[in-house]
Amino acid sequence: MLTDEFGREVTGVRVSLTDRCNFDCVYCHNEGLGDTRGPMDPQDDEMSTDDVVRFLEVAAEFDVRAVKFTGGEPMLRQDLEEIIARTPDTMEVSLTTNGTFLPGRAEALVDAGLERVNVSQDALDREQFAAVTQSGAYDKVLEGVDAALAAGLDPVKLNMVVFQHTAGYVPEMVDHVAENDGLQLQLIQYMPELTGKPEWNIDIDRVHDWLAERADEIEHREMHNRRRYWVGGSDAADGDESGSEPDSRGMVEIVDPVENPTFCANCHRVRVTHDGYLKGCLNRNDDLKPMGEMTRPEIREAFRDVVANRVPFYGEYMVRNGDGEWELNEKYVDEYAEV
Ligand SMILES: Nc1nc2c(ncn2[C@@H]2O[C@H](COP(=O)(O)OP(=O)(O)OP(=O)(O)O)[C@@H](O)[C@H]2O)c(=O)[nH]1
Ligand SMILES: C[S@@+](CC[C@H](N)C(=O)[O-])C[C@H]1O[C@@H](n2cnc3c(N)ncnc32)[C@H](O)[C@@H]1O
Ligand code: SF4
Ligand code: SF4
Repeated sequence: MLTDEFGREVTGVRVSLTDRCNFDCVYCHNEGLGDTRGPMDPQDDEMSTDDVVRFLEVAAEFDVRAVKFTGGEPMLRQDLEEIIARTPDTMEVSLTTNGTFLPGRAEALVDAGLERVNVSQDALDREQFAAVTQSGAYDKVLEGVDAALAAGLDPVKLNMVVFQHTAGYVPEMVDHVAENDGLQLQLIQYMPELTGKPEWNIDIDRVHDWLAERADEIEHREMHNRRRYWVGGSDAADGDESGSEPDSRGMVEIVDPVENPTFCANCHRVRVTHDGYLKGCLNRNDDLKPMGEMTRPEIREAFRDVVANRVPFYGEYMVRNGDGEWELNEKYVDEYAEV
């Protein structure tokens, strides 16, 4: 297993299979790569099936135990089932999707070896959903969640980005997962670093506090030191036994990477862009390494290099100055200037 200079073992890879998408979410960071808008057809710059599999086989040699497929919208790749089937057996395979293509394909993905899925669902309300995703696919997404559950994927995590447009809908989403078996909720702090619009930020600590009051159990996940809250439905919390089952509970995880050195200190993943660049950190584009036509030994070397150059973004790459503001650590200024 490879470990970076900051003692962070690399146990997972996050592979973006395309930067195309059928949605146009107002907040989208596209895994650090900018715009998802553009043609929907397969593009020449995307890694081929063989490229993806070759990279995963090399990563497995370094004891990488998990792969997350993402995008853009990874289900626009018609070879996703083949990629999953050819992923080394030693890796846990998970997928993050907007859910629209799960109906009709969820079962084949499971047959191929998919073990977990996260489906982005920012609201339980058709109009609000349309406003955030700029798509009319609300019903398809709900169908997609059902298809994933029916195919045996358990839990299905719903991803909700918490920002000004959605913050008011958090309580009903929490009830939704508490009252529906098989669902979990991941509340993702809105990340303005790559999208601009800091005015959309909300105070994620208030969400933590609210959940801490409601939860009957709180866990810490090793990855990113994320907190997980186990909560009952609101009827159960009010002592109203006429509603949900008293013992019906749901898990709510908070992903709060923004200005959070603890999150970065517990970051164990390397990324790959849709066009085959290794990338050490979501928030940086100055450490990209192209794999292009590389042979296996060259990919091994590039992977070692990227791990060796990984730097926790908050707390090391960015540090607080005397006024408490985050600024680029002088150590990395030259490197940054070369981009
Ligand atoms: N800054 C930062 N944000 C992350 C990181 N990992 C996840 N996120 C944020 O969380 C979003 C959702 O992540 P998912 O694709 O659902 O996967 P995950 O939650 O990381 O993984 P699992 O919970 O294991 O399924 C990402 O698109 C980011 O916005 C990370 O390493 N750094
Ligand atoms: C870039 S999307 C790619 C996968 C798929 N298209 C989807 O939406 O699930 C991966 C995750 O990033 C989240 N995300 C996108 N932009 C974000 C931002 N600015 N802040 C926080 N999370 C964001 C999305 O909500 C989604 O859960
Ligand atoms: S569905 Fe995913 S990739 Fe597409 S715009 Fe929304 S967040 Fe971005
Ligand atoms: S170092 Fe921090 S910002 Fe960069 S990918 Fe890891 S958790 Fe995200």
